[in-house]
Amino acid sequence: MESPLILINLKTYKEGIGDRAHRIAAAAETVSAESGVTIGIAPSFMEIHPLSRHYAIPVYAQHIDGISPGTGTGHILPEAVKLAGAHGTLINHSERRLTLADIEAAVSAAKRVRLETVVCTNNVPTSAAAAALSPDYVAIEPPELIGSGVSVSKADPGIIENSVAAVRKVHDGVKVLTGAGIQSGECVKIALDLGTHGVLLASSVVKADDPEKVLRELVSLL
Ligand SMILES: O=C[C@H](O)COP(=O)(O)O
Repeated sequence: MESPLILINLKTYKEGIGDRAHRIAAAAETVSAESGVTIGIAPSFMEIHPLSRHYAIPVYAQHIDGISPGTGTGHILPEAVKLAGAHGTLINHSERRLTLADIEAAVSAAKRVRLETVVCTNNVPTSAAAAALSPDYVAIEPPELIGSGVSVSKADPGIIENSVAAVRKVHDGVKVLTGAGIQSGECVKIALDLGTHGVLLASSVVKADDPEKVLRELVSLL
């Protein structure tokens, strides 16, 4: 059976840059090797290359633009992200929202360069719409729970269950992640039991005094 995915988004937390990014990536590599669970990391753009070179874990961009090489000053070129060693990319995170047209362009551009796609959504209808674009993953995150310390798995299991059903109805091959407030092995297990393929999380690991300890707890019931 395919391993679940735990995807750690370092966002723009000061605890997620420089040496801390390396510490979290090293912890992810260790816990992934011990547990057999795939643990990915989405660092700042500047850290995609250093982390992808040094650690045997999948590295994701936090965003790409749906552009082609050429006159795109200030944009994030998918080809450059791929060359930096990224395995995949988030698209449309709640903190980096796009229009539907932009999401479609970003998914197409990611496919062009063979980057795995994780399209983030905020509710059940947007999960269904995202699935129609055939990304690898749809990641459902209720915005009000992001960074709240309150787990979506416990506070709103219905949105997970309904998103899984909506995505399956549109496109059975699209996998579902969930996120917002994920902080324990129990949160991860509930998410998987509801039909997801893993979790997207940030603060519980990024801000932890001991990220490795939190990661061990997150995989403890798998
Ligand atoms: O990308 C990650 C999500 O926005 C969840 O963030 P959080 O784990 O801090 O709630």
